[in-house]
This record gives sequence, structure tokens and C-alpha cells, in this order.
Amino acid sequence: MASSGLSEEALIFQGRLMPVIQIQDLTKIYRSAAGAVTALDHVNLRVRKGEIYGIIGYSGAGKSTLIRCVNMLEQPTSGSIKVNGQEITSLNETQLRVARRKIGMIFQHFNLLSSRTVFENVAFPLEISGVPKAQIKEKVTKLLGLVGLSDKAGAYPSQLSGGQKQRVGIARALANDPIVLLCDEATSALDPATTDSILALLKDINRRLDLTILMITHEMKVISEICDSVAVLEQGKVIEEGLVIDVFTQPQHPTTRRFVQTIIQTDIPEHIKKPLLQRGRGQIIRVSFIGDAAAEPVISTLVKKFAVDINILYGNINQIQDTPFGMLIIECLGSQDNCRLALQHLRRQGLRIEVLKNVE
Ligand SMILES: Nc1ncnc2c1ncn2[C@@H]1O[C@H](COP(=O)(O)OP(=O)(O)OP(=O)(O)O)[C@@H](O)[C@H]1O
Repeated sequence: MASSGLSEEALIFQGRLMPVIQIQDLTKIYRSAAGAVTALDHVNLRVRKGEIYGIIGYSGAGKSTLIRCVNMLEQPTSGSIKVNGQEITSLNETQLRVARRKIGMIFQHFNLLSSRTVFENVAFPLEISGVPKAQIKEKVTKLLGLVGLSDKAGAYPSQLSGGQKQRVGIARALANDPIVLLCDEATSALDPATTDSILALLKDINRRLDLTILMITHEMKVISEICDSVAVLEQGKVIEEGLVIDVFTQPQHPTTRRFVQTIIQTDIPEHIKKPLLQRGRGQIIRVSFIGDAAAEPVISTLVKKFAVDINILYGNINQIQDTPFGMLIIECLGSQDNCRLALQHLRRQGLRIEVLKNVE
């Protein structure tokens, strides 16, 4: 059963599981006199309708190349990219111009036209699409309301803050009612408070318009705050991919772990770990929990039901969007049988159990 409560069949029927972006075996090699650089190496990704999908990676991982291939600002060397079912790598110039209207994009440095007002910047893509003036006025007014800039219609970009400029960028990207919004490091040039407000706006637009968003970033905070799914890119390859909550709670690849560690403590710090494992008394166990289980009184139940004593040695609770998760390091003191039954009970509650040190 999917998290919405609907069966997978119902979601497929509604088109919600149909990938809006499907990338298969995408490879991009830049060739120059200096040699060849493989920026993307057989990348496969599926972005579902209505989700916010984040791609994270260090500098040079291939993020910009990947997002620019999705609207063909960069020509792939090989592979397939389908947007809303349409193969975009084989379109001619005219077809591509039409397809691009449905692929909105916002940029790190906003890319606004400095000689045009806020209103005129947002109107620009509509003028190019040949929309009549009266309709443009109505649409731009609505979009400026959506991004909270109704009072800035007559201002020029130079008169705006970074956050306001990005709001104009978002309104402009939404002008042609895109199927997907591409965000190229959309908050990297902004301070933390402005970043939060732009992320909140993107989430709001995603929910209100059911708009699929693909974003690239080098900040795990961006992923944790608004993304549903994430892919980690390294040297042009996807090294890990999945729902954000799964990747955060069980990162597999060392690079992913390093990204996760930038915002949450998932490993036990070494200075705490060493003395813990030297304790000679009972079994030492790491209990990891997600969602509702985080609110259950698991420890008191163990003590009551299994005649064991529990020492809590270390612990933390974090939250990704609405889902709490965390871990406890506990010491279980009691007979071997009782400790074994206690662990079985924890596993049956859906908790992840890892024995760090066994009873001597
Ligand atoms: N036009 C180009 N010509 C040659 N090599 C390029 C070109 N653009 C990018 N590259 C190389 O391709 C690789 C991926 O670059 P890309 O800009 O996609 O990475 P990135 O993850 O977006 O990095 P950053 O966050 O620094 O922008 C890098 O090794 C880069 O040097």
C-alpha cells in the first residue's frame, strides 16, 4: 500500500505512478582538445508525477549536466529522456521549442532580464508563446499573487532582494503551466532564512498545482526539507537512490553517509562509542525507529514484559518533514533468554535492531 493509502493499482490508474521524467542509460561525454570528460555515465532515473525529486552530489558530479539534458540545453551523447512520455532527445528544433514550454526552469542566479520590470519578466514566455495581451495580464497578475509579489509588478530586478528575484524566476517558470519544474541550485545564492522561504514556496506550489519538481543541489538540507525522493550522483553515476526517509535512515554508500551526516547524527560519535563497547555488563544494542514507532513506549514495555533491565546509553530523534526517526543505544541486562525474547519483541514492533556487543 502506498503512503497515500491507495493501492498501487489505484495510483497507476490515476497516472500517479507514471514517471513524468524517465531517464534511461543517459551518457554525456564532453570532448575538447584537452580530451574527453564523461560527465554522465549510464544514468537511470524515474521521477513520478507530483513528487519533488532531488539530485545531490559534490562539485563536478554531473548535476548541472543532468538537469540541462532534461530540457536539451545540453545534447546527450547517448540514452533516452522521456518527459511526460515524449522522447525529447529525438525532437527537431520546432518540436523542442514547443516541448520546452512545458518544462519550466529556475536558476541559481535567477537569469532575469534587467531592462524589464517584474511584470514584463513574467510576461516574457507568454509573449513568446503568442498569448493575447488580456490573457497575459490576467495570468501574470495571478502568478505574482502566487509567489507573493503582487506589490512589485512595476519594480526592476535591480530593486529586488535575492529571494524576491527568485520568486520572479519561479513565477516566470510557471507562466506556461509546465508539467515539470527544473531547479538548478535554486537556493545556493540565498541566505538561510531566504532559502527556507523559497523552499516553502516550492513545496506549496508542488502541493497546490500537483507540479512535479526536479532539483539539483549540493546541500542535504534542501533534500531533507522538501524532497520526496533523492538520487546521489558521483562521478556521473547514480550511487544511491530512493525515498528520502529511507536514504536518510539507512544510507548505504559512504558518500551518502557523509551527506546525511552534514545534517543529522546517524553514527555514534567515536568518543562515545569506544567506552560504550568496553562496558562489560550486558548486551549493547542499537534500536532504530521511524514514524509512529518513535512515539511508542518500547523501553517500558520491555522492562515490564521480559524481566530485563534497560540502560539507555545514547540516543537521538530527528525529523524529516513530518516523519520522526531516531536511534537509541541501549544496554540490555538480564538472562540470555530474556534478552533474546526482548530483542524478538522489538523486531516484531518493526524496529531495526543491531547488536553492537553480545553478552559475555
Ligand atoms: N562544457 C563542458 N566542457 C567540458 N567539460 C565540462 C563541460 N561542462 C561540464 N564539464 C565537466 O563535466 C563534469 C560534470 O560537470 P557538471 O557541471 O555537470 O557538475 P556539477 O555536479 O553540476 O558541478 P558544480 O556543482 O560544480 O556545478 C565536470 O568534470 C566538468 O568539468
